[in-house]
Amino acid sequence: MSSLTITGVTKSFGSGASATRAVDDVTLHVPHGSFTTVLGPSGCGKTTLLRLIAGFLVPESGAIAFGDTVVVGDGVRPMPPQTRRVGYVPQEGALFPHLDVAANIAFGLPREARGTTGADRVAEMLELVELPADFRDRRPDELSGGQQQRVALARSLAPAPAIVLLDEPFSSLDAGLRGSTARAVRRALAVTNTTALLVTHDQNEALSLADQVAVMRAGRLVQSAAPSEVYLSPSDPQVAEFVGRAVVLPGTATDARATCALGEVVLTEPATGPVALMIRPEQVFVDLAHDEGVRGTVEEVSYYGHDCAVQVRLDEGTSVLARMAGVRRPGPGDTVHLRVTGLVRAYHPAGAP
Ligand SMILES: Nc1ncnc2c1ncn2[C@@H]1O[C@H](COP(=O)(O)OP(=O)(O)OP(=O)(O)O)[C@@H](O)[C@H]1O
Repeated sequence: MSSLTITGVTKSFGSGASATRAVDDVTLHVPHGSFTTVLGPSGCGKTTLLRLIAGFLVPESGAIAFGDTVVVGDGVRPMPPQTRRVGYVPQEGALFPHLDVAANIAFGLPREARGTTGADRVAEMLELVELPADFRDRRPDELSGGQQQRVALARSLAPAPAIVLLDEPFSSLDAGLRGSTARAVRRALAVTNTTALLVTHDQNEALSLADQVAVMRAGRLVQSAAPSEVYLSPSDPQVAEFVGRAVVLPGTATDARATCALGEVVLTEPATGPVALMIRPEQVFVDLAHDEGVRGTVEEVSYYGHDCAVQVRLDEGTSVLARMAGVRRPGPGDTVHLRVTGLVRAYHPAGAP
């Protein structure tokens, strides 16, 4: 097992005016034994990045290293995929339908290791991905989608790969199965201390599973940081709106504070002059009992059980989204008072210092 270091990697498809720069000067480090999720909208280059790491594609510039070994880069002949020791788990359909679970898991093992050692390894891998030992004799069509994805992970981990790449492995599963399968996969990767990169366009998945979230947009890596940093201090308002709901309001900053339609807020970092303020809806406190804060009228309430989203039109005209526990909630037409809790991230307008 090893760390993964991607330095200035670029890959285009096509040529001339119709060329697409699918991955554009991406630099990213994934520490040994850690888990990074690559988050971005459809077509931003996530799968292309995985394919470059696996060796199915070769970059036109930049370098990729596993630990100290450069697998592709300037003056280095690209190491072929089969010798990179990469495990790959695709969206679905990774398993051979005519082979049983044991044969699927043992498939990637060296031929000489497929006998008794192979049987031990299969048993070990089934336990690792939290599946019963007697599943070994089942065929893939006798398993649920979530179980199939666990077997796919078991197969990718059996040969003890340097790095595991997962390309939207839970996207074909329904919501309940998705969460439990994702957590089981995460546990298996942690137990084996495997360096892993998972591609997703699901914000919740990216934030809840990862040590590090790498956000991509139009081929570029726009931020890579711990999940809480990406959520609470996104690199720009577009990232803010991509990794969750955000209220973005114009404001005026003076050092550690700023004023906006929601009153005075405290900033994560000092700023001066006109700014865009990024406030998470759960930071907007909805006061039903007192008249402290900025007054507004509830326009719409969406109830989700564990919490609810409340759209409020402030008296001065701005519409703001708040998120609160669903136990005691206002109704449309009610007068409420809003105030902001916690720190707020300020962005200077494009072009401003
Ligand atoms: N083999 C190819 N030939 C030409 N263009 C390609 C090829 N593979 C990908 N692209 C283009 O490169 C860009 C990035 O594609 P990629 O599949 O990496 O995106 P993605 O973020 O994984 O998308 P999705 O979430 O929809 O799978 C897209 O514009 C896509 O059309």
